[in-house]
Amino acid sequence: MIEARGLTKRYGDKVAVDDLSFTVKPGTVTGFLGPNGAGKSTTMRMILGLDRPTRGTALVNGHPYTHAKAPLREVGALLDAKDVHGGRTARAHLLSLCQSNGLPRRRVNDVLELTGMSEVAGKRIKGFSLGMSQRLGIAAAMLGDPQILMFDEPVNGLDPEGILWIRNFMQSLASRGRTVFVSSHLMSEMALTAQHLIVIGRGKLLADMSTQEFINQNSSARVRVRTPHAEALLDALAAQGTTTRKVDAFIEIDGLTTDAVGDLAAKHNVTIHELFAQRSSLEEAFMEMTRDSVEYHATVGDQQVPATVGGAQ
Ligand SMILES: Nc1ncnc2c1ncn2[C@@H]1O[C@H](COP(=O)(O)OP(=O)(O)OP(=O)(O)O)[C@@H](O)[C@H]1O
Repeated sequence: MIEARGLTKRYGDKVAVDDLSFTVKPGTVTGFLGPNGAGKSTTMRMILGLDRPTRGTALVNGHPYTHAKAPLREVGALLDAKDVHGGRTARAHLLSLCQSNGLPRRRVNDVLELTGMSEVAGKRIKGFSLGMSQRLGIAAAMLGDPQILMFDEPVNGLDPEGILWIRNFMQSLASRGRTVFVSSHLMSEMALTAQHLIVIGRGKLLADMSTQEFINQNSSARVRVRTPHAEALLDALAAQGTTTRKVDAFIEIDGLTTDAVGDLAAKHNVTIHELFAQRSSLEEAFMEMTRDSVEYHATVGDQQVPATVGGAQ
């Protein structure tokens, strides 16, 4: 279990992480979401004792990670996959980690196999693709067979096969009771991977709830209807003050259920050809929630759009 209590980090005038409190529990993949610059990496670094909090505490299994007797057995972390000695082979890199952390050498073969890296174990790291480097980083994180895994943006820049592999890997770890904490700014990816979300913007906690609750709470319910009697239905909706808009062949209606729209149509003898509820995606819910906390905005035409969530698919 990971616990942040009032975690705060200032860099001069800049508050990178602002009074964050949350708990990451075992048995699920917890997504740590926020636009670029929201404070995800800084938070993860503080949990790992690589940055000192200005205020507050971060606990791993009830104590600061810096107090861990066997750190790699407690937490495995992938922060920056390219931050390794490129001249070494994958096997040599993992062996040196084993030696410096007092882990048995047999773990090297175990994690190479686990991450599908056995065939390239003798190759130098500098020739690795980003996907291979990510796998090696994950292999290193798994060396101590830890109960807690932390991955900072593990799917950034990966091809679909690599993304799928990491997603399945994290889910299988969680299903075997491990704590998996993974940061990302890719909403659609987190919707497929994480059961729980911790969302931050400008260092502040915006949401801490299940992925489904997040979508339910942050996406507005809309109903779409297709009818050959559009004018009659629009009049009936306008008469009760309902907001509507035309979207292609549909009328889109805010704030009513499909039942209410169906009943209203029946009352006015309006034939319905299609009627369905539409919820916005996790992507839209995230954009809505973090709209005011995105650091940098790009301009498209005369509209401001968040520049930092453009990578989301
Ligand atoms: N060493 C530092 N000195 C000064 N400012 C910093 C430092 N490290 C981070 N920051 C600032 O703190 C804020 C949070 O950065 P952080 O890297 O934690 O965000 P992030 O959510 O991980 O973003 P990204 O998705 O871009 O990695 C940013 O405004 C960043 O510029």
